[in-house]
Amino acid sequence: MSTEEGSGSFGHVERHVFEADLVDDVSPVPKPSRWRRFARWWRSSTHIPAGLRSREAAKNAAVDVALFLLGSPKSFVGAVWRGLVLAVRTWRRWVRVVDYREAAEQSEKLADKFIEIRELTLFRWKLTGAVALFTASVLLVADLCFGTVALWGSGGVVAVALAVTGRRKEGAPGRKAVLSGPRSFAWAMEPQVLVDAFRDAKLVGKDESLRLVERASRAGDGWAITVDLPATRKAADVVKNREALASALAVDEVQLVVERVRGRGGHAGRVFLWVADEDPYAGPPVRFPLLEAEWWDAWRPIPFGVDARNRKVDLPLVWTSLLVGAIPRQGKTSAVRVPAAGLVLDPHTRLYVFDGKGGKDWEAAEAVAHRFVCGDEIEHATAVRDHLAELVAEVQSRYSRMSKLDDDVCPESKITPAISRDSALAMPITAVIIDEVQVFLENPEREDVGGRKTTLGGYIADLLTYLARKGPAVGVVVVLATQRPDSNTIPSRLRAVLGSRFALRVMDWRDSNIVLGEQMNTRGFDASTLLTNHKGVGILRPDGDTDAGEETLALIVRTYYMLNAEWRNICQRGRALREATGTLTGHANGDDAHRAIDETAVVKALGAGTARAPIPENLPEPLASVCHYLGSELDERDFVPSGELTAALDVVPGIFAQQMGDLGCRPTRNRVPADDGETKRVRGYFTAEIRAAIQRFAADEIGSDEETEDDGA
Ligand SMILES: Nc1ncnc2c1ncn2[C@@H]1O[C@H](COP(=O)(O)OP(=O)(O)OP(=O)(O)O)[C@@H](O)[C@H]1O
Repeated sequence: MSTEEGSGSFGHVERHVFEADLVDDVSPVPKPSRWRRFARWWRSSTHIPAGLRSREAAKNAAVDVALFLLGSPKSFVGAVWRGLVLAVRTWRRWVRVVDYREAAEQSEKLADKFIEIRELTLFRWKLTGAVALFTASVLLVADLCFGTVALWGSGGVVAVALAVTGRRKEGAPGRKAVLSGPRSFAWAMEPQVLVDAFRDAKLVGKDESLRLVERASRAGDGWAITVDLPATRKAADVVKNREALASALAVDEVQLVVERVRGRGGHAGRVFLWVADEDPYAGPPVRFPLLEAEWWDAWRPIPFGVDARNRKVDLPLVWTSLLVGAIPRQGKTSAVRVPAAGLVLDPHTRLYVFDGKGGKDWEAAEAVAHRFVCGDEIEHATAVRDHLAELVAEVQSRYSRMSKLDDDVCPESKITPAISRDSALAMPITAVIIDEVQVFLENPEREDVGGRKTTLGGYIADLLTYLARKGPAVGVVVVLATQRPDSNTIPSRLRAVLGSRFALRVMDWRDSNIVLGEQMNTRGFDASTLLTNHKGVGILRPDGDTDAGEETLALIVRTYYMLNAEWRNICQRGRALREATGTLTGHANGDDAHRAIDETAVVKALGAGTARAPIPENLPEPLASVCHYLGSELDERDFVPSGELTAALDVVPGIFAQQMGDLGCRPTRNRVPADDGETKRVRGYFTAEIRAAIQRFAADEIGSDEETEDDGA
């Protein structure tokens, strides 16, 4: 539409130009005034100090001068004190003839020189007394002749002399503490401290410095500052090494927010820093802002939580899907309930709620859910499978119905807010929310899907993968939560299609990467470093395809919190809204009847994306354990370090290497990313070799070799 408008306006302009008369008495370009020329010269002249060339620079310079003047009395007193200590110490050494005494001691002639030294000491004491007397008399005379001004003047001169002596300089003499006192955060007013911290954290070189973009100022409950790094340095490295910088600044890393400044006004070397006065996540839970909302539009990004600076963080749900992972009791269910509440409060949204834990966390959602399953028995897993298969069929049907819609109703083959709310089209936003999804995904029950042997859990994974991949365009949103974010539980084919990720505290960096994505720990985002007492605090990696994910790679968010009673209240309100709109369907409306679906079509739909080479049964050890451990990653990863395999399988490295070698898999050295962001060379196996060994076994090559050898023996 905007393009058409644009071309219309171009036509309009052209007509006017053609109809106009040619005018050639072009008015002369006015000569800039004297003042303007002076201003231009002033701004570009290299003879004028940089601090005076623009208003902004002058402001910064004025603040610098003010800060210097404010801080200078303190620095002056400090320098005088250091000078005084130095002077007294030097005088003591002189009066006690320390250097002479030491030289005599070293040449073991102290006894010989004793009388000489004693005499010299006495003489120096006398000289000191004489000088003191003389100085006192001069001061007295000066006081009598010129008044106290003389005393003040001499005092001033002495103070300046002491300050010059005691000024801070590299390698200055003085007593050095063996262990100095604790470091404490103090950069807010002194940019030099920040520069030192960047140097200490090795984020800039010894001879490099920072450039100030925005002076340190109060922002919320902390200090904010924006700086430019030297030309060769990258802001991404500062984000990655946040912990080192926090240590150099002597603050806890949860208190330090480091962001790249991107887009307009930003570049790859511009960093925004914010240091909280105290732990920003220590306060009471933050109330969910939609507690009193009468309704909500699921198309709007849902208020998900707040960041360290207490700024609202929204999470778009339509067009994407969400994976939440954490160890138990970290706030996983509460985190999922937040987007769920937004979806509940939109009466045009259909909800599939499955809870693998079976507690009362999701009980209230029964009143609004179109499909509801709660429990971890086999009948619950089969119900989940049937409901998901029904939804896969629904997605297929939506695609075919959408292709028949007029272009003005459906301009791209994507759902629109109007389509989702049109009851005649029957394509509401449909959310599949599964808490403790591992319960269903790990179900080992044998399942035959269109002749392919798999497990019930494997089939559910395939159905979810299809829904997360194909569903978003037709209004299906998948939200999964798990307390076992390992590669066996959430297969990589499923993880790969889940757009948004939220990791609360997890056990180690591997689990964190499983939730947030490969190598996120090396980019400064590791959910295993979050604190246990920070409930509901996690790392959010928004979908890169959404507006929220374009600018930000990931950020730490504290989710909104609602009590059980408040959640129940929201569900009741959601039910009332659906009753009023006439959209209360399925389980909530007492209708659990299954819709007939074309199972072959579902199996066919899944087949395309999920077919994998079959793993033969009775594989020899340790190949079988390796296959079991890697699961679908056998197809998705290129290389697996030996250390990872021996740790996961709990085997002796030497024996493991020998057994793998016997099966035709030789370890190779390869570069892998390390925890510190660098790469390191480690021993391991290329998955292609492991797959080849499996295929050889499947083709009975290994077996027949053994037989031949046995025969030969
Ligand atoms: N956003 C939050 N702010 C403050 N506290 C929270 C927040 N989210 C959760 N909590 C606290 O953490 C506790 C555990 O939350 P929740 O039950 O959601 O965790 P979970 O990970 O789902 O646990 P489980 O693994 O047992 O299901 C809650 O009782 C609550 O006190």
